[in-house]
Amino acid sequence: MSASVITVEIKQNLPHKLVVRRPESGLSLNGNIRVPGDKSISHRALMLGALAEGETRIEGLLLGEDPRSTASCFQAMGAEVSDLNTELVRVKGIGLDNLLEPVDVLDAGNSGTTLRLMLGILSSHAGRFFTVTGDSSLRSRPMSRVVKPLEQMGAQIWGRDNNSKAPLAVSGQNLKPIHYHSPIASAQVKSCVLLAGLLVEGKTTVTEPALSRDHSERMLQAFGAKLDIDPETNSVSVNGPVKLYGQNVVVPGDISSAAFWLVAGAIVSDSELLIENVGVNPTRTGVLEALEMMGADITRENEREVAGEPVADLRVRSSKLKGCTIEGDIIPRLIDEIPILAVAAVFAEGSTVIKDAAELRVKESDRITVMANQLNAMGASISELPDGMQITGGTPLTGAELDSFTDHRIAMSLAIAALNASGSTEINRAEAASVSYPDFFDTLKSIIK
Ligand SMILES: O=C(O)C1=C[C@@H](OP(=O)(O)O)[C@@H](O)[C@H](O)C1
Ligand SMILES: C=C(OP(=O)(O)O)C(=O)O
Repeated sequence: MSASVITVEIKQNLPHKLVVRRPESGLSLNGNIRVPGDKSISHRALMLGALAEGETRIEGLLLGEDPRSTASCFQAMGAEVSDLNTELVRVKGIGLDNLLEPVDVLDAGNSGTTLRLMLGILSSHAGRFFTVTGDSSLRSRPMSRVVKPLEQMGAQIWGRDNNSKAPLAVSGQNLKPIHYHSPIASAQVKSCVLLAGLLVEGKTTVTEPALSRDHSERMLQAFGAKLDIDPETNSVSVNGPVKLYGQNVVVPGDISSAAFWLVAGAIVSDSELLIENVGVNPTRTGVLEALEMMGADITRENEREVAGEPVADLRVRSSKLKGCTIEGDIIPRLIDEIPILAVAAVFAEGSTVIKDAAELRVKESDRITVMANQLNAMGASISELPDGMQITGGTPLTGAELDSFTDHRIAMSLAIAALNASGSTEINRAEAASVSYPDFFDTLKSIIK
């Protein structure tokens, strides 16, 4: 049945239109799925591999567009990265402070993580000049959140809108250590400052208002950096200068990608999915807690630790969901999963409120406005809040013509909503999914029964 339910219409090359036609008899989802490698960990493995001495071997690297952008930026500065399309990717590091001045503009594509983390690295490479840019979405996203602390360290960065928007120019400097109290819980800000601190003489500290994902801390320590971590105050310090040594990295499956299948398996009737090898680092499992609050039937199986990150298989079965409130410190632990959680809420009984998530307005798209408008076009009842959404669940959805707004998480979230909408749904610019999940539509086809 799957071939007739999901079709991707390819007009010349791009954009692609995804068409989901739900049969009148309904559909169910069944099967075992492996999600691609974690995007955050993939970026960090490539970056630390490039800055380390010796070789780093990466198993399970995400082959999405975002990590490809990171790889090409660091290749342009002298790191040797083997063919990304093989099972084991090798990075021949050049050692800290050895990055070459690139002869052209570094292009971070659609990837905020690439640009923000790289700005910390480039700012601390004294005597070299760099220019960085990205696609139209990334050029509209705020960089002041990293430019400000870097300027406090002595960085020289220039760009539009008071040095806050790419394209940006960076003149590498000998930086000084700071204690930065970040106003937002952001792993990109935290990681940027810590990476800038690697070459700095003395102690560079970041304190954040709530704990954000800690992959940088884990991987920096695995590569040989000594960090002081104070969980009481959400503070991390690096004592520079440090040396990094190449490591073997095993990248677990991305829980942010698994989230689409967790919600799909819960909302589509008569379904059961086993999602294998998913990273369940506690700084990333907010989505499991939120779905549990909503009554989803999800179990963790085969829990284990792989190369310093906790991993499990996740089994989900169709469940009757109920609305809940998602707010406060859990938000940074599920920030990228809010679009798909909004889909879960649309099919839940009662009201769901998502608050404290204004960050969603400055992601690849304004994810609050876009999700509210797109799901409402299918008949959902969502009102925008300045920092979230109020969703009244339980109204049946009808297929409609939708758009991803070139945002990968929106494209995939709408495809899952379409599985439970009557009739036919068209999602324009669906190819955006390849930023973090190139095989998403093939996997979707394979589990429709
Ligand atoms: O550090 C990272 O790898 C990421 C941090 C988060 O962004 P913020 O740091 O802006 O919250 C997240 O939304 C992004 O997808 C990846
Ligand atoms: C926000 C995201 O990524 P980035 O900030 O790296 O573009 C994301 O993947 O949802």
